[in-house]
Amino acid sequence: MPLNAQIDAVTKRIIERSRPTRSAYLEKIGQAAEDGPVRAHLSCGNQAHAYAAMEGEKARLAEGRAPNIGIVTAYNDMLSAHKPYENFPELIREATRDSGATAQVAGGVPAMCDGVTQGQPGMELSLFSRDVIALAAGVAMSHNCFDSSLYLGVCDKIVPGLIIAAATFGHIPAVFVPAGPMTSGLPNDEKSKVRQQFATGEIGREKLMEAEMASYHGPGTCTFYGTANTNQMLMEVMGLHLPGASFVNPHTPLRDALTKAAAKRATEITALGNDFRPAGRILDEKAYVNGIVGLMATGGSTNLVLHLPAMARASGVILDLEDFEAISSAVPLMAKVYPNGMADVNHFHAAGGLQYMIRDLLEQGLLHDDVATVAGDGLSLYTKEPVLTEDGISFREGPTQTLNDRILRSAADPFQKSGGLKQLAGNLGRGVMKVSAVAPERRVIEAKARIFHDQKDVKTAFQNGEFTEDTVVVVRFQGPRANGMPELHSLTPTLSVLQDRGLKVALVTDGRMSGASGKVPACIHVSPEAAIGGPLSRLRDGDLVRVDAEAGILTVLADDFETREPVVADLSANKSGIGREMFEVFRQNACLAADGACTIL
Ligand SMILES: O=C(O)[C@H](O)[C@@H](O)[C@H](O)[C@H](O)COP(=O)(O)O
Ligand code: SF4
Repeated sequence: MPLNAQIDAVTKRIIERSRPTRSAYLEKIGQAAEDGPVRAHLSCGNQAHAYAAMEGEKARLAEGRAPNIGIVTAYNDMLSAHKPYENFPELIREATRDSGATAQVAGGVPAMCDGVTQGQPGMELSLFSRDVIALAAGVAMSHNCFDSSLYLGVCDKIVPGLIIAAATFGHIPAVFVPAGPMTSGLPNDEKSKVRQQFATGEIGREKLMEAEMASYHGPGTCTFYGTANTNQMLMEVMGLHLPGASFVNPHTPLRDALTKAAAKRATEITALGNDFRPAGRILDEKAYVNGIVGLMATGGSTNLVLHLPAMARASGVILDLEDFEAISSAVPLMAKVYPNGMADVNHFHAAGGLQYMIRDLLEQGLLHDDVATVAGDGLSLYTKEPVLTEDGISFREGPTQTLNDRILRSAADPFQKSGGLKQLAGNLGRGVMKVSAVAPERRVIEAKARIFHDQKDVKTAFQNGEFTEDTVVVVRFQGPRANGMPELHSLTPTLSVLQDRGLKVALVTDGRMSGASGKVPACIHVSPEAAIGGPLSRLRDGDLVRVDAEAGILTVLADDFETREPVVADLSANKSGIGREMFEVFRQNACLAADGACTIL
């Protein structure tokens, strides 16, 4: 089927908007690639330092003819999703050695688990950690000894930060290596019900802990379709994973074979061979359009509306919220994975997963097929799935039909005619809402506002029984300039209880939510933020606010609103403790949430 007219128009608009920055970027990486294999420029001293401890690989490294692969790893014991990376460098070295090449861990990057910091002060460093990850990966790659690179990262800000680095070093190839999802434990919706029972005092902490530990029970990515698993979808739709690599569980033969195959692939696509695939050429306008199509088709995390503009800018591609809106209106919702449904990401994979989704979207003309990927030319390569063979993996045709239409459907017979994300705008600014997880009857709310400056105060008001009528809960001064734009996901159980009691509630904030946040209508990333005098700073308790996700309207119905003085909040408590004292430069330099809340580009 020909390319969908709306997708074609948005792509052309992005290419036009990005022309100056994209051409300057291509010029930069073209020059860097022309300078030839990087190790040739290093002095003998530089090289000796780089190879000194590489027992068994020194001769091959010093000879300078075999590709040397730089590994950037986000391994740590804190993220269940990153724990499997502990032994990946060993597997990778084995594979590169077998391919006549070498591999070195160029450096590590930090990775924050948003599940550990959710609702805690550490969450105020979460968004900025994306840029710290990009900077740390830049330090690793600045050793400049590499002909290709492997990026080991899965979770929320880690893949976005690594993409910013891979694009910055876009003159060399980059293959992203996933670790795979945790096997299914206590279903996510049962976990959420237990949390609501705890919030109302029906059960104690012991029962809650039991449920949490049964849900988050082993190595691998948490199984809800949050930011981490949305990242995995993106890496496949944008052609930076091997096909079908995203959702194979860790510590399985196929997982290990895929890791080794990724390493082998990284050695095959360097400038030293005849299939050169630099990252900067893959990360182009069509790759980002394909990424946003995948985001809408799967009802992915709202955090990617923040991250994608920052990621794209690193390779000279300029995205705007209107691009997300336009693509959302053209791309139907094909998947129902928690919080959009009951299934988890393992069930999604078993129902046909990304290979079926990509095939179907290509057939419907909703994805660009004419793209470069690490696997080769053409996104149709990603309709294939890996199978284990004697000496590694081979690829066979993936599913041509969904295997469970309660989880995954054709775009021709979708769960929802448009995508999972909606932009809202009005005299309170611009925000986004993930409507795929909100019941249609809850997408328009007009009610009095209750204003808060801290998510804890919302919970206290709830415990004191203060919510007795329909309410628009406004939590402001949560933007990047205020306190680092934390996720306010720990409000979900409280607001869900109010909703289940029959009240119409909505959250409006210049902060953000987790990709795992769901059924409560939340208009988030409201920009410009209150801390720089944005309209939310002029709201008062009792104002009538309309949150209309059908018409895309966010507005306050108050005649004197435009002439009010903005409220200035005391943010001194957010300036220190748990490392926040080191992040003032990030708070000072963050750009608008609508542009990705970035501090380094
Ligand atoms: O954007 C996301 O997907 C979230 O940040 C996710 O990574 C985070 O860990 C959630 O907070 C986990 O959900 P719970 O907090 O409900 O366990
Ligand atoms: S998905 Fe979230 S909670 Fe799970 S490991 Fe990743 S960051 Fe942590």
